[in-house]
Amino acid sequence: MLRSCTAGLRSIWALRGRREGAPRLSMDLQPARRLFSTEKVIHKDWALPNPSWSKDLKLLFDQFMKKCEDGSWERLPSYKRRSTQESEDFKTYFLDPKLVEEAQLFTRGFEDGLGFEYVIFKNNDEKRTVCLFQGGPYLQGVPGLLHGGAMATMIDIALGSCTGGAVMTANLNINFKRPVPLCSVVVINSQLDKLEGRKLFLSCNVRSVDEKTLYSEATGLFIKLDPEKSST
Ligand SMILES: CC/C=C\C/C=C\C/C=C\CCCCCCCC(=O)SCCNC(=O)CCNC(=O)[C@H](O)C(C)(C)COP(=O)(O)OP(=O)(O)OC[C@H]1O[C@@H](n2cnc3c(N)ncnc32)[C@H](O)[C@@H]1OP(=O)(O)O
Repeated sequence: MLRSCTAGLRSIWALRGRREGAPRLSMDLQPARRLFSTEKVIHKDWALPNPSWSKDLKLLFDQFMKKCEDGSWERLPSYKRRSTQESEDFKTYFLDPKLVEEAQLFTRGFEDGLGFEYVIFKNNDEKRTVCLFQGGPYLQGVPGLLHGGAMATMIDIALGSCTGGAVMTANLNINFKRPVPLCSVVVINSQLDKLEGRKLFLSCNVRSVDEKTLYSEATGLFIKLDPEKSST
């Protein structure tokens, strides 16, 4: 598995014409401004196949796209940045508003294949989502395995995708049952269990593509933001 992952990486880097895979990190936001200033990049939908997607991920993606044809399922698009309206909905006030303009969803901050590759499908009638997730080599924890924090992040996003609207995670409870091999594909099935005023109770499980391995189970409590309160 890891060998194919490394081979995939080599081809990604070769395509880019460089072997230094690590994106340059800097506190100076000017380079980021230049990198992401074009409309095309800002509005690119990242929840679509790219060359780093494994056969498993592409196959599952195609199966779910078929399910979308009768309207029972929809693919949720995914952008690096929240729209101005969404930021307003979240009523977050930052010291530097310019930083908000440049900030991006951290799961979309890696180059193709290196970090979080995922797509979420939603069934509105059944109040559930399915997230197909391939964790890349920069998400390593124990050698060869996906970092638990990366899994927790994806669980948070998968559960959040069942809520809709402006919510925040109040509680996340995860049981890690089996380690996830790096670069493998997992399926996160999430559902809304109960709605109680502003409180949304959700749960999910994380399984292998063949459903034989149960990697994790989790529950989450999300709170609908009160428009009268500031979240900071
Ligand atoms: C989120 C996803 C959204 C959309 C998904 C759509 C597409 C998916 C694709 C991409 C989306 C990207 C998603 C990114 C996901 C990121 C999510 C986060 O990381 S959020 C950051 C981590 N969370 C926080 O920082 C939250 C910090 N806490 C707070 O800000 C506040 O505590 C709160 C949660 C906003 C609640 O504060 P409020 O003042 O509004 O409510 P309260 O009156 O305190 O509580 C209301 C109600 O809820 C109960 N409660 C609150 N917290 C807990 C808790 N930890 N455990 C149990 N119960 C709790 C509280 O007791 C009240 O209950 P009641 O009295 O019965 O009404």
